Amino acid sequence: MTARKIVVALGGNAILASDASAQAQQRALRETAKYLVKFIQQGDSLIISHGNGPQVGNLLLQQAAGNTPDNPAMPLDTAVAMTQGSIGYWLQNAMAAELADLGIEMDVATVVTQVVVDENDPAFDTPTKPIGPFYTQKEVTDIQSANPEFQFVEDAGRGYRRVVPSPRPIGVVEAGAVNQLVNAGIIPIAAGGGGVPVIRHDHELVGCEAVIDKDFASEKLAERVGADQLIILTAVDHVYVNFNTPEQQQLTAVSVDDLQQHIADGQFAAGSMLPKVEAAIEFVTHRPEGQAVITSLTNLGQFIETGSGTVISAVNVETNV
Ligand SMILES: Nc1ncnc2c1ncn2[C@@H]1O[C@H](COP(=O)(O)OP(=O)(O)O)[C@@H](O)[C@H]1O
Ligand SMILES: NC(=O)OP(=O)(O)O
Repeated sequence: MTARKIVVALGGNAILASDASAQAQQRALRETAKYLVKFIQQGDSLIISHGNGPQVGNLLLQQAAGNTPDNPAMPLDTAVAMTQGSIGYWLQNAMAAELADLGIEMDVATVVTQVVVDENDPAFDTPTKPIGPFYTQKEVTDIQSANPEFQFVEDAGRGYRRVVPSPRPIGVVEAGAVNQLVNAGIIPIAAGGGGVPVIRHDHELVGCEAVIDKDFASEKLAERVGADQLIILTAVDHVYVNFNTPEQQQLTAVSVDDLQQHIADGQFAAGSMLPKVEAAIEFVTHRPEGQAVITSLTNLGQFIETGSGTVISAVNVETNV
């Protein structure tokens, strides 16, 4: 079988569960790496991307706590770059250790990746991307009295989270470099945290206050490197219709047309499953010969062996719903 080029986007649970310490996140990523090396074992070329919502929010809090005129807090674009560095460092070490255990000699390298957004994107006026920890209503009131510009949303009954603008990615500045790395047999970690959000001003790239959705950024990267598959790993093995109801039914093989109908029927929650489904549709629309897959990290072995998971194709396929 010829080697496929696969972009894998890691969801939050692959990095941070409840313990936000560096050690706990490194342990989680070591577990994650055990699953990811399966692609290498079967001869695929891998590009890894990851989220940063909890980490970048926590970092902003640390920045604010230590903010002095001599040692000022860093802006959001720089904080995103910092999380690309820290998570990339943990992940490249975890992958290297797992590969070494298997006797596979391969380099893993993190690329600080800038993702271009449109400065006129209406998303700048309406923050939607949750970052950092969960708060109670009382905590939100206290935070907003000191920071009236901060906005919060209630997140699926779990509490309130700060939200920041999340414009759509339109280009990945380092896509060519990432492609050269993967073509040279190196495993790149790229577009972490959705990429550092930048706006093009003539010949300059200027960072902006935003956190790009990592599923959309991973899609754009997958498109630009000509990937065969975009695999979005999250906490569920499949995408479901009638999710969390007695009528819940998993989607296995599904076409763009059918998914569009499920979106129109309101089947996917905004801010969680909807962006993943939209990213999957965008990928196979741009690369009709490619496939997008949404499944869980723990189902990855099953997916590789039997194809179990939600597999999205541009063409009409036999659907189970
Ligand atoms: N129709 C649906 N099918 C499956 N999962 C859904 C659906 N609607 C909402 N979800 C929820 O979306 C979650 C994935 O979104 P999220 O937790 O934001 O992803 P990430 O893994 O990138 O952090 C799933 O774990 C599930 O709880
Ligand atoms: N940037 C981003 O989408 O991060 P999360 O997936 O962690 O929310």
